[in-house]
Amino acid sequence: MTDTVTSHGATIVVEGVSKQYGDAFAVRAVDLTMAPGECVAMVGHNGAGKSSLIKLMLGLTTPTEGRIRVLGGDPASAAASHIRRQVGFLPESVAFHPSMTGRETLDFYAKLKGVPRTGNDALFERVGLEPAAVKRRVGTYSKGMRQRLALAQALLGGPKVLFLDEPTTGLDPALRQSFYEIVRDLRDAGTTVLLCSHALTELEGQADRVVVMSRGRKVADGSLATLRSLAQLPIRIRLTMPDGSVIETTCANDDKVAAVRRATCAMDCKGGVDVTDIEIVQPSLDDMYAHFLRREAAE
Ligand SMILES: Nc1ncnc2c1ncn2[C@@H]1O[C@H](COP(=O)(O)OP(=O)(O)OP(=O)(O)O)[C@@H](O)[C@H]1O
Repeated sequence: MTDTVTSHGATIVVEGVSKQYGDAFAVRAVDLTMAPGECVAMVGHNGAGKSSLIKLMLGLTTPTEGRIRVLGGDPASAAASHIRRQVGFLPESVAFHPSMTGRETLDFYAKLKGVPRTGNDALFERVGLEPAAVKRRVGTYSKGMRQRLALAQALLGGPKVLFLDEPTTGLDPALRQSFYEIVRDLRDAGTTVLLCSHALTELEGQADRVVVMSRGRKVADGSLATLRSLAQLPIRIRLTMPDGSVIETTCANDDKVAAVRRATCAMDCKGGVDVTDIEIVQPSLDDMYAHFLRREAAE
C-alpha cells in the first residue's frame, strides 16, 4: 500500500455524498469506490449529476454532505496540491488559445500543474500528435487534433486518476479506437479511469464497470455481467432459415438452450426445416440503461 492509496486499496472513495445548489440536489447520497487499474463508465441523461460528481472528486466544489477521498486525501483541502498533481482531467469542452502552438499550450499547462515539461515530447507521441503539428497554432487544428492535445494535457505528470468527460464526442471511429487504446494502456499501467459518456454502445468493452446516474442518484453500479443479471432482461435469439428468413424469439438468459430447442422442434414439426445460423443477442448497455432508469422512475 502506498501513501496515495486509501486503507481499502481504493484510489477514490465517495461516501454518502450530496451536493445541493439551493434546494436542488445535483448529487444525492452517492457512494462510489474505484480501485487502481479500474476503468469505470459513468452514464446518465443530461443533468443526471455526472459533471457535478466529477467536480466534487476534483476538489473544485465541496460536498454539502458526505466525504470524498482521492488518493488518500480530501481533494478540496488547501493541502491537496500533491493530490491534484496526480489527477488528470479532460473536460467535456476544452477551449485552447487559438494563437498558441500545441507545444506552447502543453508547456503552459505543465507549468500550471507544476510538472516538468521535459516529458511533453513523449506525451505528444503517445497521443499521436506529429512533431510538425505540435509546431502549428491550435487555431489550425482539426477537432481530432484538439482532442489529442486535450488528452495530452490530461496526461501531464502521469496521473494515477484520470477523469474523462465525453472524451470522444466529435471524433471519427478510427480516432475513437486509438483514444480507447490509450485508455486501455493507462488502465493496464494502474491508472484509475472514470469515463463519462452518452455514447453507451461505444462504452461496451471499454469499461470494467458501469455506473448509472439519474437525477443525482447512483441507480446502478456493476460490471456489464452483473448489471445484466440484475436487470434480468430477456435475450433475443435469431434463427436463420435456409431461405434467408429470420425467426426471432425472446427468452430469459437461463432458458436459452431450451428456447432454441422449442423453436427448432416447432419447425421440425412443421416439416423438418434446418436452421443455418443461430445468433444470441444479449441486452445492450442501452437496454440496461433504459431498464434502470425506468425502475428508478417507478420507485
Ligand atoms: N453551479 C450550479 N448551480 C446550480 N445548479 C447546478 C450547478 N451545477 C449543476 N447544477 C444542476 O445540477 C444538476 C446536475 O448537473 P450536471 O451538470 O452535474 O449533470 P450532467 O449529468 O453532467 O449533465 P450533462 O450530461 O448535460 O453534462 C442539473 O440539474 C444542473 O442544472
